[in-house]
Amino acid sequence: VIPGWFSEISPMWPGEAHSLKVEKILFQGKSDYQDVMVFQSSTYGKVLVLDGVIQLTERDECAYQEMITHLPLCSIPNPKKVLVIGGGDGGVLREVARHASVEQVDICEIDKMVVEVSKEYFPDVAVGYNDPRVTLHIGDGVAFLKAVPEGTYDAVIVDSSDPIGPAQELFEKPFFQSVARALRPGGVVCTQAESIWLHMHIIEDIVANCRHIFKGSVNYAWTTVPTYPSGVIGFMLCSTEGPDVDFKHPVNPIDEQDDSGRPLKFYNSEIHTAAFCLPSFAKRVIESE
Ligand SMILES: NCCCCCc1nc2ccccc2[nH]1
Repeated sequence: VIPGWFSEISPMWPGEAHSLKVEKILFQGKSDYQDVMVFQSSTYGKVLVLDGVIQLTERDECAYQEMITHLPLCSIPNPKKVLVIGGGDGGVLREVARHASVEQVDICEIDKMVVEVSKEYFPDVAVGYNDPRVTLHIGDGVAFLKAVPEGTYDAVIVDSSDPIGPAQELFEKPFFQSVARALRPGGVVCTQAESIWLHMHIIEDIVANCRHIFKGSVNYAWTTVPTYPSGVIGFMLCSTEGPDVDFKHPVNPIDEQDDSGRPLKFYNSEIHTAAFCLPSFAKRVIESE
């Protein structure tokens, strides 16, 4: 351990570790589910860490939050009811709020400490909670979905951590089945889907499960996030049987600014389409029938 540095050591990326220079540790705690830490880095702004894994940094959280939100919501004409599973930092809520058609946003986050810590240390991320359309549920997303009436949502966004820890069951078949049931015909889901450089086997399993369960379209998109090991992270985009969804060509453009005049920092319709272009090693695995 180098004094003054945080190294992100995890079995999710054996043999490598992104390190960030620490100016000051701002919070350290242990919730019912995981260790929670916030530190001020020298060059990435503030950093949120759960069980030793970086969830977001102020420097590039915009890339992840904007892509995981607008890839699904800009792919359907008129999203009204949106469910967020995970996403306790509030960043996805901030991005969903840009869509004027949205009338109701439910968020189900298992760890209350993540919400409180984000509101305290990442106010520009947690600003999403201020939107009157948002209802926060603290609890397990699996249980929440079981209680949801069939066909309730136009879109579900699964902003989870990784399959090691509290989010493990959000990568398993039963969960995907409960998401499909909660979506209307032609509804869409977007999930955090790891890195094509590090996790092709996990992605292979997720794609196989999704092809089984979602009878509309199933696509994988990816984006650059310098904070994350391998510098990229991806998303599974699936739609249920019903009105066609062409994820690669957004039908619902988002205007540049939100009500408080905050412009999009990363997402645009060209980046949307480009996100689905895959390198050959990934295309072979993901697009093979
Ligand atoms: N909402 C949290 C996003 C994911 C945080 C944890 C994490 N960090 C990653 C780095 C590379 C690939 C997948 C990753 N997953």
